[in-house]
Amino acid sequence: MTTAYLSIGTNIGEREQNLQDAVKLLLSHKEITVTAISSIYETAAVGFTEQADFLNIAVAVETSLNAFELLAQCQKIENDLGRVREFRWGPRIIDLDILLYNNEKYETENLVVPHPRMFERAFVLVPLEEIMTQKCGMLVSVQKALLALDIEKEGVKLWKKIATVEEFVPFES
Ligand SMILES: Nc1ncnc2c1ncn2[C@@H]1O[C@H](COP(=O)(O)OP(=O)(O)OP(=O)(O)O)[C@@H](O)[C@H]1O
Ligand SMILES: Nc1nc2c(c(=O)[nH]1)N=C(CO)CN2
Repeated sequence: MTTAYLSIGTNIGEREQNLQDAVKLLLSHKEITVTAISSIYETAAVGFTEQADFLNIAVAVETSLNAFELLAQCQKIENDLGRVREFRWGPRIIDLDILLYNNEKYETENLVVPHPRMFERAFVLVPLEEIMTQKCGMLVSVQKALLALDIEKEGVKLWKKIATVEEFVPFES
């Protein structure tokens, strides 16, 4: 089973309804469970800015679909909801992007994960941080606290990299 994080956006028509319809279609798939959902954020359009404001959310899903099957399912939902592709970063009824798929990396023509632009987009990161806090709040709290500290000033430096317990304490037969 995999945990994946998706970003969903809309800026045409009944925007809240579009988000509900997309989540409903995710829920109705037998190999997808939605395990967390963010609040809805209204966001100014990024990229091509001469278009209506978006509503954006992030969701976490558990799925037995592989990353390419999950992408195909996201695209099917976009098509089912009547998305017409006009131009890059243009207005859309619905857009579903895969942000993260476990800790895996993909760099193919049709799929790049982590999503290549996610770390520069507040409309992605704000809802994503909300659901990551729901799922592993202490980790996010630790990372936020760490950002506020000056680690080197306190004299903490990496001395030896350890990847696994077995590497540090080898099993002796
Ligand atoms: N992680 C990903 N999630 C969704 N689509 C992806 C991903 N990586 C690559 N793609 C590809 O991107 C193509 C274009 O997708 P789309 O039209 O939704 O782009 P966009 O939303 O306008 O721009 P952006 O990719 O910057 O969000 C899709 O056909 C898909 O194959
Ligand atoms: N605010 C906002 N801007 C965007 C969005 C989006 O979902 N929200 N999606 C885009 C293409 O993926 C381009 N620009």
